[in-house]
Amino acid sequence: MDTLVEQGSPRPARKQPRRSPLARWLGRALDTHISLPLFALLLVAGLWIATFHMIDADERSARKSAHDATRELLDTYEAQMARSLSGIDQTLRMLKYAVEVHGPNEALPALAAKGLMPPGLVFQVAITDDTGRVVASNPGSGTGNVVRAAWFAFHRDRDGDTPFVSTTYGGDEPHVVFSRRINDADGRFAGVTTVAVDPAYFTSSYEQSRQGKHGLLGVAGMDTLVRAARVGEHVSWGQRVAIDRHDVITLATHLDGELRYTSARPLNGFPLVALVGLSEPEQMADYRQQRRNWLLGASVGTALLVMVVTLVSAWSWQLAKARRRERLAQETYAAASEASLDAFFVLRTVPGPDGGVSDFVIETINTRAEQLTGLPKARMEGKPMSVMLPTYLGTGIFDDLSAVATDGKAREAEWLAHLPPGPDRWLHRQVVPVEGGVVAIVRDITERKLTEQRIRHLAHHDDLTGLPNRSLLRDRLGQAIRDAERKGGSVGLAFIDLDGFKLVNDGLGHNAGDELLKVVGERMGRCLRRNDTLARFGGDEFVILLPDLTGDPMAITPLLEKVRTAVTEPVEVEGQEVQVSCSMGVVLYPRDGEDANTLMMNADAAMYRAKENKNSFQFYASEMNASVEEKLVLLEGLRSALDACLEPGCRGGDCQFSLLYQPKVDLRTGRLFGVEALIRWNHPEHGMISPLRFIGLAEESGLIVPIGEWVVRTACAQAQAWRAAGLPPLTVSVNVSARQFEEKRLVERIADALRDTGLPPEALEVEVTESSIMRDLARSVDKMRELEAMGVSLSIDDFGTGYSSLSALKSFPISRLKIDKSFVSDLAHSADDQAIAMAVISLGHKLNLRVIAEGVETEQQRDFLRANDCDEMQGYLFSRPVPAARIAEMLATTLASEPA
Ligand SMILES: Nc1nc2c(ncn2[C@@H]2O[C@H](COP(=O)(O)O[C@H]3[C@@H](O)[C@H](n4cnc5c(=O)[nH]c(N)nc54)O[C@@H]3COP(=O)(O)O)[C@@H](O)[C@H]2O)c(=O)[nH]1
Repeated sequence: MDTLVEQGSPRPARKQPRRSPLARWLGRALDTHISLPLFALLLVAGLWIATFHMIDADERSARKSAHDATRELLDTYEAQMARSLSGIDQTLRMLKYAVEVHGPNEALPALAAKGLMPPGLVFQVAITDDTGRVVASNPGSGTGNVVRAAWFAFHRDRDGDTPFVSTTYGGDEPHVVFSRRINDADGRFAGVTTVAVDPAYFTSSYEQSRQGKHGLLGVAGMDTLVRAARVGEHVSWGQRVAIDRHDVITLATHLDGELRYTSARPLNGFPLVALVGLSEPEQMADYRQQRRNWLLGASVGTALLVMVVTLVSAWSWQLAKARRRERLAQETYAAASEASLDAFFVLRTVPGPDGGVSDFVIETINTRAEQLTGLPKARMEGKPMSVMLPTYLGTGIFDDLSAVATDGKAREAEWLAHLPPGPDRWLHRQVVPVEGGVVAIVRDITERKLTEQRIRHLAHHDDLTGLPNRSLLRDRLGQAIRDAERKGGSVGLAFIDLDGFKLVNDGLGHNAGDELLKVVGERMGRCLRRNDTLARFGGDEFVILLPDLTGDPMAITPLLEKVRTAVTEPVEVEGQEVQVSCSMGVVLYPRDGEDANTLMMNADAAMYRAKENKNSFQFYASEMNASVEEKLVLLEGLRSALDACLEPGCRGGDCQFSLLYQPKVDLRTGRLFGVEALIRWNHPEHGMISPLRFIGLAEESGLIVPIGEWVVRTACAQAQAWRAAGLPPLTVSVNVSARQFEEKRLVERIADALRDTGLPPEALEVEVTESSIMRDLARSVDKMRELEAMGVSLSIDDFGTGYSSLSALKSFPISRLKIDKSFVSDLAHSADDQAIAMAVISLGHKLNLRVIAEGVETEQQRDFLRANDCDEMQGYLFSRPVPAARIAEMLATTLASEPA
């Protein structure tokens, strides 16, 4: 992938055909977790249908068996009863015959003699005469009268051969009486023969093995009263049973509420019915057990099936879910990878003979990968990487892919890829392990890299010049020191401050200043070696770092000289040619310091020393730091001097500040018309200190504002004192420095001073330099207008040294231009200075301003100025700055010489 050589036009991504909803539904229905429960449901339904069918069949069979058994029991019981009743009837007939043959009293003995007497234990036989008296019985205890017995009345009142069966009666010895009528020879009623039978006799054939514990065997009369009935071991009688139909098997709950298959059949010869019953629960018990078995079997089968199906379905569902997730993931991956700005390479591992990875087969790629490689997807899929992207084998990429495939740990890296014929691109790859291979996600990070580079560059370079900034210089200085320490070499460091830059910046505006800085930066850069560093430190400060100095470190002097010269070359900015120079402070490692901070501090100190001479360079010397300290001491002294002067009760003697006044004279008349107030500082230890030494410091520290106010007040007071002394009126001018001029309350302070001293505003003039005005032109003009409105006049000091916009000059509310003494000093010899002086005079006059020349020391200078129509002059030629008393003398002299 390092060199993706083959070209091909990028193709749009192929879309996977989407299945219709019906096809998806059908497909889903075929899933095991859906089809299996459906199938199982059918199976369960079949199982239960079969089970109920079997149960139904069993029930029918069981009921039929019960019916058959009931019928069979009835047949058997009827036969038994027929035999029993036949025996009873035979006994009755035999007794009747014996009575008719032997008479009632001899009948029984005659039968006994013949051995025909029935066993007394079973049958109790008795013979009753026509009055109801029992005449004979066996066993013989039977006596008494039965005239009230139902059977006696039945036979007495009814002629015929119909036998009678009584209800069952008798407490401890219950019995049923069978009877027949006895007629005498004439056919009249002669009595009754009876056979009393224990009711248990009729149910003795009850077999528990056949009829169960709740079967029924019984005999009832046609009158519906039970003569004998046995259920299990219990024999009873006397109940009523309603038997509607005979020989029909019904389910009934006779006698005891037990549900039985019941059937009844009339018995021949007697008004009796044989009654049999088989307990329904007992008859159906096997069936019911079987039914339970069936149900249990079906339930167990169902439960097992449900369990199996649930497990299989759950498993299948999970499987389907996993497959669906996988499919969704694949679809998502496909969609995401197609929409992605990253290139995706899905690679299958080709194992090598040694168990390692010998190659990768490209399973699939996305559109972005097509674009990146320039190879169509169709051509790449299924092909080995060694064939499609052969150059990747020679790079670390293959090892990276192999490592991920082997140890399963994702890796990422960035690399610069050659993608001919396009430009090289920065790519980022993330390789993640997947089943059977790896996926490489490749992102084009060229833009990000460039942005990072840009940000890094911005963080370490100056916006304007593109040069390294303070932070990068510090890094490089540190590195240079470490290298020099290791190699025993030395390092040079030069702090550079442009001289005169402020004038350009303030005068021509910031754009011009910026342009100047760029040009100067380029020029300085051209003087350096490749591994030297030129940094911009801010403002008009630059630093040159010269690492790897070998031999005599002072050999850098020619290079510094070259830089200095390059800076002083004129530069054209904003259509004007300007010229600046530079002051350089130079230090050497290790001589002037062993760490970056010390070196930079000392270079700064050296630069300040160089600044005193301007346009020069200065190697650091240890005493320079002393001058910094000296500066601090001076500042402290300045502060206390000011405090003393501002003390309310301060008289001249306590105040270290004083004012000298330099006269200004009219060039034509020679008349003294004004003075310039100039401050002096009489230091208690250092004596008289020039304003050149402390005004700059006061500016830097801000002390110039209160000092300036003191000057204005003192000058105004002095001018008013001269007036009060009756001396000719003159104007007093005060210098207002840049910081003072910018101060918001300047106008207010001046107004206060005028009011407090009583000096008319017209007697005060404020001198401002061009550069002070140009710092903020609009505000300056406003401020000047306010002063003008008050009546205070304004003059531009040092005119010609700055870069005031000539077009702006005409809008300044000023009354005077002051030609700087630098142009005056060489007036006699320099044609340039002459030209400048003449130009300033001409310009001033065109703007209706008066022009004054300062620093006039010689008569030639005065003559030239006078010849060229300059209005006024100031300088040593006429007078040095002098104390106020001297001015008073001058004024007094003037007054005296003037005609009265
Ligand atoms: N903001 C304030 N600045 C002030 C004040 N007092 C002085 N200054 C400024 O300090 C600079 C030095 O001033 P000084 O040493 O007083 O020098 C002045 C003159 O003495 C000098 N001068 C005058 N005539 C001649 C001359 O013929 N030859 C010559 N070599 N020098 C001469 O020039 C200085 C006045 O210059 P300028 O102000 O441009 O008119 C100086 O810049 C002062 O402005 C103060 O109170 N406030």
